[in-house]
This record gives sequence, C-alpha cells and structure tokens, in this order.
Amino acid sequence: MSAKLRICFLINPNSGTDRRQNVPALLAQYLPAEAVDYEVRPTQYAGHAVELARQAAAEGFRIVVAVGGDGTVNEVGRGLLGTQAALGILPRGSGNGLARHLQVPLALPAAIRQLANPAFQRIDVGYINERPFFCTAGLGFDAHVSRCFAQAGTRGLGTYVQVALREYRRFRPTAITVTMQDKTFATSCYVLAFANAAQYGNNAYIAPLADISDGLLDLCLIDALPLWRAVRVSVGLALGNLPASGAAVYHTCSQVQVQAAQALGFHVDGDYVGDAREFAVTLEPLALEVAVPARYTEIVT
Ligand SMILES: Nc1ncnc2c1ncn2[C@@H]1O[C@H](COP(=O)(O)OP(=O)(O)OP(=O)(O)O)[C@@H](O)[C@H]1O
Repeated sequence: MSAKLRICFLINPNSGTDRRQNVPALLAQYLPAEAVDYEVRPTQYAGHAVELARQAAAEGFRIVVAVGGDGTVNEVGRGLLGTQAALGILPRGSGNGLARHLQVPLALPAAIRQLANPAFQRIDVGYINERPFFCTAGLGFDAHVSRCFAQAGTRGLGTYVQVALREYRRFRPTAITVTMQDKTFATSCYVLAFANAAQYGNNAYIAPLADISDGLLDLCLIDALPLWRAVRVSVGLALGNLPASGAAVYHTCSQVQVQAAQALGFHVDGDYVGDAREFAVTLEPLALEVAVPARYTEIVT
C-alpha cells in the first residue's frame, strides 16, 4: 500500500471577503481520509505563514497549502523556497491571481478534492529588491493603489475599484531609467509591472501572454494614463488583450534595473512593500514546486 499524502493547511483567517466558509469542516468532508493525512494551522499575524511553511516543510509535509489570497500565497511560497515541499492553494482571497493562473478551482470543495490527487509542476520565482514574488510585482500606480487599498478598511473588488478611481485623479508619473539586457532607455512610469503570471487577480490580465515557467518576466510599461488610455487599459485588462490595444508597451527579460528620479512605491503580489529609487528585478527559473490540478496545462502556446 502506498504512503498517504501529507498536507499541511495554513489558514489566514483575515483573507478575502467571505469568511463564512468553515475550512476545517470542508477539509473533513472532501479530503479522502484513506489517501491523505493532514493538519490545519491558522496564521496569527502578518508574516507568520513564512515561518509556518518553513516549519511544515522541515516536518516532511509534501504539500503546504496557502488558504487565503495572493498575500498568503506569497508568504507560504517564500517559506517553501529551497525546501522539498510543494505549494498548494485554496483560494480564499479577494483577487486570487496565482490560483486563477494555475487554474485552481475557485470553489473550495473542488479545490480541496483536486489536492488529494494533484499534479506537480515547477514555476519561476521573481525577485524585486530581493523580495520574492510569484504572480506580479510593480512600480507606480498599482503599488500606490495597493497601499491605499490596505488602508481602506474593507476589501474586495468594489473597494479596489473605488480606491483606484479616487487615486487616478491625484497620481502623477515619475521619470525612470530602465536597463535590461544590453539596452538602457529613459521613460516615464505610470505603471511598470513585472509579470511572472498573467494576471493581477480578479481576471485582470496585465500580461496575458506571461508563461510562469519560461524563465522570463513580461514587463508592461504604461508611461502616462490620460482618460482615453485609462479606458483602453481597463478594457484591455478585462478582455485580456492589453498588448494588442497599443495602450501599453511590453518587453520580456530575465533581469532589469530601474532608477527613478524620485522615490516610487512598489508591491509584490498585490501587497505594498515600500518606496525606493533603485530597483533590481531578477528571475530564478523553476525555483518553486506547486501542486496544481491534474488537468492543468499552461495556457500559453
Ligand atoms: N492572522 C493574521 N492577522 C492579520 N493579518 C494576517 C494574518 N495572516 C496573514 N495576514 C496578512 O493578511 C494579508 C492579506 O491576506 P491575503 O492577501 O491572503 O488576502 P486578500 O488580500 O484578501 O487576497 P488577495 O491578495 O487575493 O486580494 C497578507 O498580506 C498577510 O500578511
């Protein structure tokens, strides 16, 4: 008889907008006891999931599952770097960007069932000023909105859109110099996004062609955002055709440096980190193993 699959679930009790679901009860209902041994551990503070994930990997769990949104996924993924354990996701955030990219079902019963019999795959890991990211990182307006969103008191797409519209009227671009491969160019940064996965979350496709295992980041630059272009960007994000819309410029590369004329905010996986004037962005190919639905195949051809 083969050994049972050992899974550790790390639950962020604060993530998402719907906290009515009783995750331990759903696990008991949908995980087959004959195939899986599991434990459930709640996080007690921001950053706790990094330590809990590292500890679970050291205890020999094969999969450590982030039960939350992209912030929780980032913490668990960070804790698992360099270990033998794979990252799993039970999407319970407000955006769920990485879960959506990896085609993890958004309905918890289905997501739980697939964890009992997953496929394993390796994904690239991005770094911005040494902070790992798995989905997207970025400078400028998206980071500024992440900071305001964190202070808003309520979460969810509605709050996010409200904050973005309010800040759109105030935000001004910053002059930057970008160096990648053998070219350097000066431009202006309204948004500079570094995409490992295709979307921010909520099916907002900032880089619909991004392949999470290709050893490359997709850079999306929006140098200014007058109203007509804001409309095209919004439609492009929703329809997944931003590259074809001409409202943003794209590059692919495995490392890039950015110097800003004044301090610029940056985010990793949707969480504001801080302000800086210099940014070093790199990619470590296939540095993290993830447990994905057995039918998962990279959408990009
Ligand atoms: N016990 C806790 N108490 C307070 N904050 C926590 C706790 N556990 C985790 N956090 C923090 O909560 C933040 C938000 O969580 P998360 O990103 O998972 O949810 P979300 O913001 O609702 O989803 P998404 O990122 O998909 O929009 C994370 O950055 C994490 O550091």
